[in-house]
Amino acid sequence: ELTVGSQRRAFSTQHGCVPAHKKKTRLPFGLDMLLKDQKKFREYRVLEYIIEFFRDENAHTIDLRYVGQHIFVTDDPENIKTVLATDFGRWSIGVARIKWMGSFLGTGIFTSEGPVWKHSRETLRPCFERSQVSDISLLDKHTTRLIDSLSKDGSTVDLQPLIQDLTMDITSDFLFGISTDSLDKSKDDKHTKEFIKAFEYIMVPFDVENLGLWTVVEQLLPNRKLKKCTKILQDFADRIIDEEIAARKSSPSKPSRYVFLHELLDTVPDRIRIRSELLNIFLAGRDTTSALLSNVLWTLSRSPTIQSRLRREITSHIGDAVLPTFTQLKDMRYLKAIMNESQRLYPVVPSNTREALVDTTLPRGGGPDEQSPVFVPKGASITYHIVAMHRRVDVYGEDADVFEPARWMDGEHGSSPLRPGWGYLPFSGGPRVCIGQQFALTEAMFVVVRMLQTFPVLESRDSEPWTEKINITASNRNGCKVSLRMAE
Ligand code: HEM
Repeated sequence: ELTVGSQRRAFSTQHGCVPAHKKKTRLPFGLDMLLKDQKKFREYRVLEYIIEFFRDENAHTIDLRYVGQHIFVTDDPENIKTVLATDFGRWSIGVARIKWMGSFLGTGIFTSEGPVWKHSRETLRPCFERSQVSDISLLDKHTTRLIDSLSKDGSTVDLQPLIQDLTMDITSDFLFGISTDSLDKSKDDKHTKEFIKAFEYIMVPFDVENLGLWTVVEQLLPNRKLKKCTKILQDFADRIIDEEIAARKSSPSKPSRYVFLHELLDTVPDRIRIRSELLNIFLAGRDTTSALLSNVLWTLSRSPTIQSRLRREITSHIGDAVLPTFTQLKDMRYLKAIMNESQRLYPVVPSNTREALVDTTLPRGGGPDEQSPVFVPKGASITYHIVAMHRRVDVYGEDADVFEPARWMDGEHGSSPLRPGWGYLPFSGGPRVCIGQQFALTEAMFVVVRMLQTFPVLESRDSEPWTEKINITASNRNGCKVSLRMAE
């Protein structure tokens, strides 16, 4: 009878697999790597370390044994494409995400896979259709509140926490039809405050600074505070859902404004499922968009040349005072290039993982030239580092480390147009590609345009380099400190 080992050898030979570059470790179980990682976490240099790691190893796919786990790390677009698209069904998002995140979000699009996920995705997709995510008046209402709350006398303002409030308010308004209104200081709703606090608490364990052994143990123990926060999130959503159901009974005509919850109520009969989906989307959509927006404004404040070119584009496409329309935003090529470039150098989701559900292969990484397939046993995982892939000089050129939006403008940079394909992946790809991409980009572009239209002066008040703060997303630890002035 064939052993697992001999079956695997046969499978591997049949697919022409050759071993990948192996990371040499000095201590057993890769403990030296664990210690180094911990050091980099403490220095806030994990992302830098990841980028250097591929350059130092001089390989794009590396076979690692790390504290009892078998992991392939890669920044190879072909391998990432295989995992996310070509061989989608062979890879899982991992039990940890499903179990742990599912425990407070419930089962929804972000915390499920297989037929349950597919059903979820099919139900939610129509709600994200383009025409429905371009509600400019919703964006305007909250952005105006942000702008009103800013000091305009040139003193230093940290935009980052305010942008976090903004995306919280916009996302809740879009999803629930009721906003958390955290930028409206005249409001003081107990439930909303509790919801915001609870949401922030559930994000804490994802913060790499808290990834010490104690937190790992803590996650396994019953956590009363987490339970309490989960209940607050659920109650908040339930209250809104119940109110909407009651409102429908008393007056069946639908309000004209687009609200995600209203659409879901038309198609999903199960109240708990609706709640879970809303919380799933909330988690996926709020911190990501605020990190992107904060990064873009940070960069603009530090690059007068890029900022003035963008100002010229705003003047010629929209005008200096008029509200931009969805179509105008879409046509702003330079603004889109800035968004692209921000996500290239500071991807909000810098790395991700998947687990092999079956014995399988990666198309590249085997042998010294890395051109042969690699065998991956069932249960092994792949960690793909978008952040390192976005710095590849063979894809982006020798100036890959430089912030240069013009590289995305055909004919302006380099001899041939940039077409990175799977080498550029800020919103992921394949069947689980980010469903809120259009929403996020419209929101971020709208806010940037309104900020520049309102403030002829936007200057940096921060001399530090971009420094990582990693939880589910990566943002700038130093915030976004700027000085703003309105026209005289
Ligand atoms: C700059 C902003 C954003 C970035 C960089 C981003 C990035 C991503 C990435 C990388 C994934 C794939 C995760 C994985 O497969 O493991 C994803 C999935 C997802 N995103 Fe976004 N996202 C952003 C904004 C949003 C917004 C605004 C929403 C909703 C309002 C949203 C909703 C989702 C959902 C529901 C998924 C799960 C899709 C699925 O698994 O089928 N995202 N996003």
